[in-house]
Amino acid sequence: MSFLGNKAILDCLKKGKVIEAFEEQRIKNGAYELSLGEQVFLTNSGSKEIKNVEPQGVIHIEPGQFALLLTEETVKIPKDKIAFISIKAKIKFKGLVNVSGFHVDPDFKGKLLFSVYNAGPATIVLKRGDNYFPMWLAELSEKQNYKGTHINQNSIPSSPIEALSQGEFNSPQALMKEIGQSNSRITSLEKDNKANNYIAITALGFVFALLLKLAFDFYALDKGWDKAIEYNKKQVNIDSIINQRLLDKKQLLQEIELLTVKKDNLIKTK
Ligand SMILES: Nc1ccn([C@H]2C[C@H](O)[C@@H](COP(=O)(O)OP(=O)(O)OP(=O)(O)O)O2)c(=O)n1
Repeated sequence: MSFLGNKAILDCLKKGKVIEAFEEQRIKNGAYELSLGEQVFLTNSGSKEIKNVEPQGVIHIEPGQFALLLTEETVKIPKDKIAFISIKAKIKFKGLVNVSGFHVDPDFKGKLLFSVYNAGPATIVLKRGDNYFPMWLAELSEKQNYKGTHINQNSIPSSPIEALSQGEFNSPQALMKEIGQSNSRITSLEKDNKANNYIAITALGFVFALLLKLAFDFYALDKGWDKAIEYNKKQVNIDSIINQRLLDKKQLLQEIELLTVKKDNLIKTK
């Protein structure tokens, strides 16, 4: 198998109508450079619809997003040739990854579809009509017919659109932003938690101090009560002694009074 050089590609394009209305200046370094066409599908567009790009219009592929890009040119690969397709390095260096396959079958007719992913850090801007997709042609040892599902592909098929519309594509930058926001939420929750812990520990300390004081007060009250009872007992004891003394004194006074009367009577009788 040999690849076609610039001159052989020109001959092939002229003879085999490989590309209708081809431009000779697009044959470079043994490849024909195909351009971005009218139809694109972007996962970051918000809608699930195919976007129609104006001539010279631009599209924006955001970081972390997929796009389906259809070529402007319709190719018709001869039965005795096979083609290989890629994306130019200057776009790849920005982070655009060619997800889709890289060969075009012999006898295939239609526009070519590129499924790409922006793995770079910035939005990639592409312009309709610009030459992004080199295509190499190689000889086959025999002729082949193409009977595959992509024959006469003139628009973006619905199946890859459905496949890419299953869920959200979050760019690494958007995810990093979300992680950053989550981290700051966690930090503020940790701060709140620390403050709550501090309040809880303070409250616990306060309750403990209160309980300790109550225990002391109760102990003191208990001791005071015992002392009061003791004091009262002593007081009662002293009172009863005093009462006894008073009774004794009263009895003595009565006896003195009786003796005085007796003495007076004795004096009178004398
Ligand atoms: N990036 C690409 C790769 C291929 N094709 C076209 C040209 C190929 O000849 C055709 C079929 O390619 P594959 O055999 O790789 O694809 P499938 O297996 O999906 O299809 P089928 O086998 O039905 O042809 O699709 C395309 O339009 N864009």
